[in-house]
Amino acid sequence: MSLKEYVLSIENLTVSFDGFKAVDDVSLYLELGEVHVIIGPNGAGKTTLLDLICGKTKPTEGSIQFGKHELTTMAEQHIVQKGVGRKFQTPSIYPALSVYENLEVSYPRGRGVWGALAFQSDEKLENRIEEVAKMIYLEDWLDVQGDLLSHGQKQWLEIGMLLMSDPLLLMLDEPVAGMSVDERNKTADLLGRICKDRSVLVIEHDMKFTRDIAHRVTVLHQGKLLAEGTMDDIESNEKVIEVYLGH
Ligand SMILES: Nc1ncnc2c1ncn2[C@@H]1O[C@H](COP(=O)(O)OP(=O)(O)OP(=O)(O)O)[C@@H](O)[C@H]1O
Repeated sequence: MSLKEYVLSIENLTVSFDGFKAVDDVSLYLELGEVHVIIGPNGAGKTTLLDLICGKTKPTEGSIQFGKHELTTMAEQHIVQKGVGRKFQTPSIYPALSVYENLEVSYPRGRGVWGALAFQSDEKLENRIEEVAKMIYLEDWLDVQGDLLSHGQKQWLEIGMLLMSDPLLLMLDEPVAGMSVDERNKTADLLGRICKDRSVLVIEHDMKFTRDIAHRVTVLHQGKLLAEGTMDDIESNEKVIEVYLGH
C-alpha cells in the first residue's frame, strides 16, 4: 500500500531520554475510518508515543507523516491546526462555562489577528454546536454549567470540544476510565460514529472496551512494538499473553 492511503504513517520512531529509549524503533500506520488502540504494560511508551505525535516531545530518530505534513519538525500549535486533536485522561473543560459555551469557545475562528476577527456566521456555529452536542449525548444539557456534569459527561464534552474543529486524527488517553458501564457502551457507540471521517488513536487498559472499539490493536512493551493486529490476533498472541494479558 502506498503512503498516500494512510492518515498517519509513523516510521522507525525513537526517543531517548538520557540514553533510555522510551519509544524504540516503532512503526505504525493509520487508515481513514480506523479506530486503533494502543495497549501495553505501565511504562511501555504509550503516552510518549502520543506526545511525539502531538509535538509535545521531539524524537531522536524517525518520521511521523500526517497527510503531506512531517510532524516531527512542526510546532505543537501547528500540529493542532493541521488537524490533530488530543484528549488527555482527566477532562479539561471550562467548569464555569455552560456546555454550549464550552463548545462555542472550541470552534476554530481562523488564525492570527485577521482570522480571529473574521467571525464565522452565527448560523454555521449554531449548527455545528447542535450537531456535536447530539453526537456526545448532551443536546439537552446545553445550558448546564460544565462543573455540574457527571464525570462521563465531562469526558464526552471534551471529545465534543475537539470535534468542533473536525480533526482528521483524534487521540484519546483512556477515555472510559472512571465511567459507568452504560457510559462506556455509549462511548464505544460514539467512537464508532466519529471514526467514519477521521482516524482515532486510543490508549486503553480496559480490554473489554478495546474489543468493543478497536479495528486494530498495537501492543507496546518496553518502548518496542511487540505485536499488531486485530483483537483476536492480539488475544491469541503468546508473547502478548506473557508480558501483558496473562497478568
Ligand atoms: N520526559 C521523560 N524523561 C525521562 N523518562 C521519561 C520521560 N517521559 C517518559 N519517560 C519514561 O519513559 C517510559 C515510558 O513512559 P510512558 O508514560 O510513555 O508509558 P505508558 O505506556 O504511557 O505507561 P502508563 O500505562 O503507566 O501510562 C517510562 O519508563 C517513563 O518513566
